[in-house]
Amino acid sequence: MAEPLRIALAGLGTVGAGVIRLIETNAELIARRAGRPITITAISARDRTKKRGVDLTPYAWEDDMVVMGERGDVDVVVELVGGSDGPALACARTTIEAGKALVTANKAMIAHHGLELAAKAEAAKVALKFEAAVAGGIPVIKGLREGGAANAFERVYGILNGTCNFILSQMEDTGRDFADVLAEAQARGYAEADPTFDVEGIDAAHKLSILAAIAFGAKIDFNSVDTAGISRLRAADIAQADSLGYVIRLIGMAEPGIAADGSPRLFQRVQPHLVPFDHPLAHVDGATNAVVAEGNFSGRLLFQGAGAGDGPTASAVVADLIDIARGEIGAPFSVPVAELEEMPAADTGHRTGRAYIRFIVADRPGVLAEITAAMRDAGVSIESLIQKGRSEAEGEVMVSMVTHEGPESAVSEALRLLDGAPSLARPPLVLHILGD
Ligand SMILES: NC(=O)C1=CN([C@@H]2O[C@H](COP(=O)(O)OP(=O)(O)OC[C@H]3O[C@@H](n4cnc5c(N)ncnc54)[C@H](O)[C@@H]3O)[C@@H](O)[C@H]2O)C=CC1
Ligand SMILES: N[C@@H](CC=O)C(=O)O
Ligand code: NA
Repeated sequence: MAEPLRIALAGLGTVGAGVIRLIETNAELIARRAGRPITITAISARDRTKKRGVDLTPYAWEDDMVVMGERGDVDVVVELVGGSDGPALACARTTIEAGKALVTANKAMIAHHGLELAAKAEAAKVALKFEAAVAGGIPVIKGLREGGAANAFERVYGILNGTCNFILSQMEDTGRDFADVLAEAQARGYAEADPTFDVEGIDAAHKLSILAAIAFGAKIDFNSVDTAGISRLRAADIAQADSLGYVIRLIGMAEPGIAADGSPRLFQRVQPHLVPFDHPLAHVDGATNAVVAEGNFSGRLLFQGAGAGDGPTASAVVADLIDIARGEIGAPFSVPVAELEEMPAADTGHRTGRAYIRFIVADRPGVLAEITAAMRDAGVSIESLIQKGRSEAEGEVMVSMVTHEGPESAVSEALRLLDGAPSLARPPLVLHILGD
């Protein structure tokens, strides 16, 4: 058998320990499929003494992960530290500059610095792979780059954050409290080191921007993702959605478009959506992720599987290593960085759809009239309007409505008209309803 592919692991947390377990458990099968063994040479993390449930004694310890790529006995560095900058980025840069391949699960780093790293990797003719960075164990990057490679993609959307999906589906099924379920997601190793990245939609936005670059041949533009998370949702929204025939899911969606002057545009949004019970994404529960990609010849492709956790994420990392062992380099974003298109953010004014709007209002006469007048003046047509009993704080009630299909700009205008209205106890919440 050929010489082993020698790897160094930077980061030995949930994913790092999972990669060691997987490489040790499936060593023979991996060697057969890769054409050569994959062996771990060196490891590095913050704390050498921490118990990780895996035996680290066979591997050389490096205090400084940044130099691992420069070791003569390392062919590939696997970066599993996290963080868009700091040691992860320094390690990635040094590795590629040393002419070694890099595998990473770090979506924050790829969303912010992926183009720079990919350009460096292309120049050095080394692989840069990040299957684990998007939707964990689901081979969605491979799915788009390889299986779907012949298609022009018209839309890509889905559930891209396991922590949020776990929280929403647990709250929906068991009525458990947000903070309690988040703590469980952290204990299970789903959440980011700073879970704000999960619950505020930032992690999903990182992943969406990477996916959009691959699907549409666009330069990554994380800053243009219109991002909202799940922290403003209340248990009452989930119950209300349920009574209307929907679940709430954090959805990331990207669509290419054309501006009036004919130049390309990209729409990217991460927001909680109402998903109809009969939509496939409504049945995606727990830390599962799902991505729908609409190809012009393939039609709708649905990729579904575990989006977080040690085993699934390790599976994606090691799949990348197997590709490298087989000699596959490829352009990290499917096409060379120099050929990725600049696609500025699309103007969302023309988008249409249905929406759920929730108000917390003062419990006094005339409030509903004020809200409906703003809807009328802005041209929003109301399909249903529900006022809940007096379960809110003293003197406040929850009013929610579902709109008919119409321009998103009309809903924005209605909310602008209501801005500062004394009857609104808190800012309204708008959730788009996922269409077909
Ligand atoms: N946990 C999951 O389900 C998934 C995680 N990822 C990504 O994988 C990467 C690793 O995630 P986890 O294993 O969950 O994180 P973790 O927090 O469990 O592990 C991080 C590891 O990096 C080390 N580390 C952190 N900061 C360091 C520093 N400044 N210097 C030296 N070592 C440092 C820690 O000691 C630890 O060994 C992140 O980029 C994350 O976004 C991607 C997909 C799924
Ligand atoms: N924190 C992330 C981990 C995987 O990317 C998530 O919850 O999806
Ligand atoms: Na993946």
